[in-house]
Amino acid sequence: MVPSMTTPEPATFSGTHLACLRGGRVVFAGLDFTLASGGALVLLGPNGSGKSSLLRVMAGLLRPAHGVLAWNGQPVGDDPEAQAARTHYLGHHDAVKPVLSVAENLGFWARLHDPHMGRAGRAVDNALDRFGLSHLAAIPGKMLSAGQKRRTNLARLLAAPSPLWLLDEPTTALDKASIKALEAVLAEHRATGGMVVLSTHAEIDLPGATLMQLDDFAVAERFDEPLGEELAH
Ligand SMILES: Nc1ncnc2c1ncn2[C@@H]1O[C@H](COP(=O)(O)OP(=O)(O)OP(=O)(O)O)[C@@H](O)[C@H]1O
Repeated sequence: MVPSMTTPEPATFSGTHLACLRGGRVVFAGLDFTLASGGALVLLGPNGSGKSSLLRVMAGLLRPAHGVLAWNGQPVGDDPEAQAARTHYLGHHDAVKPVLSVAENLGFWARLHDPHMGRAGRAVDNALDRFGLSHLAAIPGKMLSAGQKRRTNLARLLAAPSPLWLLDEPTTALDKASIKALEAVLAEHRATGGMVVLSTHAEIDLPGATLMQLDDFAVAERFDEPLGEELAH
């Protein structure tokens, strides 16, 4: 099972009038979304349409040029630490430490989340099991295949649970069985009140998810302002 989460009450995560500038170019503008507990948002669109950029904005790694992100109606900028604590962001780059074993990698994340050794150990065992990694537990990160590395990275979601999962192309390098395992984990996360935002170019089964086409929010003009400046409106 997906370990219990830290959100006792139903929550909402929303973005209003979001715009993002990268390299002086408006990647998207006028973007709104609302996600409630149990909800899922799937970001679609061609290469360069801004899916990763939006996930990075949601994760607090990139400042929006315009607009507000809010958790339960409160701007997340008011308490960035709380937003970071409730968010799990998995980007393109696998954060697997090469000299640590798979179990040690997950143990590192689990103990950061919960220093209690017993609970952290159980969370690691569960994460290994759900992503079919138990037989690789003692293998160093540097000896993993691309798909095994990706599964180890995804297993962090269970080793150190949080309510909001932001996943950039999580199915990349996964075989069919691993995609099924991920779909099951996502469904359980949502069933226990979690939220998911993910980008994908592949089919993934997320019943009832809202689909967002990022190229619908493209803006044709080019701007010379530095990254992060407020857009004129
Ligand atoms: N570090 C960066 N500096 C400047 N511009 C960037 C940077 N990263 C991305 N961009 C630009 O931002 C735009 C959106 O890129 P982004 O990676 O968000 O798109 P994407 O939809 O996730 O693409 P893909 O499907 O290829 O992963 C692109 O035009 C890209 O060139």
